[in-house]
Amino acid sequence: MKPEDGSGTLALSLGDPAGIGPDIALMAWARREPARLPAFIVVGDPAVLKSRAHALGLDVPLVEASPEEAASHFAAALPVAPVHYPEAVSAGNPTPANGRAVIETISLSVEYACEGRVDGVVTAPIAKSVLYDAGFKFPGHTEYLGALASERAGVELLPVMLLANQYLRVAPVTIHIPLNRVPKALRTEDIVATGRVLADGLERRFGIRAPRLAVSGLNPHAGENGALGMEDEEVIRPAVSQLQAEGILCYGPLPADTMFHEEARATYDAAICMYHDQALIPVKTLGFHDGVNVTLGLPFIRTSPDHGTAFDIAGTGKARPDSLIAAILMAAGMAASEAAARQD
Ligand SMILES: NC(=O)C1=CN([C@@H]2O[C@H](COP(=O)(O)OP(=O)(O)OC[C@H]3O[C@@H](n4cnc5c(N)ncnc54)[C@H](O)[C@@H]3O)[C@@H](O)[C@H]2O)C=CC1
Ligand SMILES: NCC(=O)COP(=O)(O)O
Repeated sequence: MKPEDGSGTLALSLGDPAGIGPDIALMAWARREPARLPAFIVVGDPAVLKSRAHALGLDVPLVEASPEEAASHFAAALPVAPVHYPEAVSAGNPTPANGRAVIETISLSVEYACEGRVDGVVTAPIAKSVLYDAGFKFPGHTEYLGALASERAGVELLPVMLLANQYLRVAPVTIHIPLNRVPKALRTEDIVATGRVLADGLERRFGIRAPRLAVSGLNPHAGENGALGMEDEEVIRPAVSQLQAEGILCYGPLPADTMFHEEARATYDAAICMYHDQALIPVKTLGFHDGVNVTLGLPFIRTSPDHGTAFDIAGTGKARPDSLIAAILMAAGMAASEAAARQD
């Protein structure tokens, strides 16, 4: 099988095993028929899945499999590519002792994707601070996946975070940094680079021809002509001009407080925002349970639910698998549209 033929299977890294990753992976498999899910293979520890299924009262047969075997098992059992955790897993109580194994589930999933053994990677949530305590050097998945992809490609790639649901798509320029570092970290060239990756990704992965981008300001009222801050005029406006000069449909800087209401959203396909919460608050408020986190700019497909590890409800049955299901369906849709584009 050639990679361009597509494998029909996605890899699902299990995330922090003490979080809701195991719960929603099991629940998604249980809903595979009504949700019309493509085959996926969980990359994680089958022992954790087994004990979580027991805790949740779910009857989910597991089968250890290779990515190539996963699709043929999927109707009858949840395929698992085993990565074992050294420390016992207790729902709601994460430990850095399992950090290396958690990271391995991500890197192995990426390896499968880069080798064409799966059509894309879906990641269940990790707890950043737990992984930092385990020596993880990246702020989150997005930056780690960017580093893995850059290493394989031999060139520096820019991973762009995009949160998407039926209401809104938003991409933050700065991602996992403290708020007080944002103004200094914002650079015209990074906004331009984000805009290029976003426009390309919307075309290639979402099938949107000539996407329209709206760019937020940073300060109240986009700086009020400089009276409320200079970044909007000195850093953001030149980026918008540069993107326009490159033929990308783009406008801004816009006051962030008035660019997310319904009529405003109808005027663009995606918004570029200056920092994490400016982007993520509107999209999660409009549709928390169907939001998907996508990384653009990578040579492989990656999606994720928009929520985190939810340690407060892990193992209780309260977690909803909707966002994970949306992430699986979105990854499969992207793989199908890439395959169709290759045949054109
Ligand atoms: N893609 C990823 O790996 C992400 C990881 N995180 C990590 O997750 C950890 C916890 O972050 P929080 O800010 O507490 O956000 P969170 O999304 O884990 O939880 C926020 C609230 O939403 C609820 N919730 C989350 N997912 C739910 C679901 N599927 N069904 C029902 N209720 C749900 C939780 O119970 C909690 O009350 C952090 O360490 C953060 O780094 C956060 C976002 C994404
Ligand atoms: N709030 C979004 C988030 O933290 C997800 O980040 P990543 O782990 O996908 O980079």
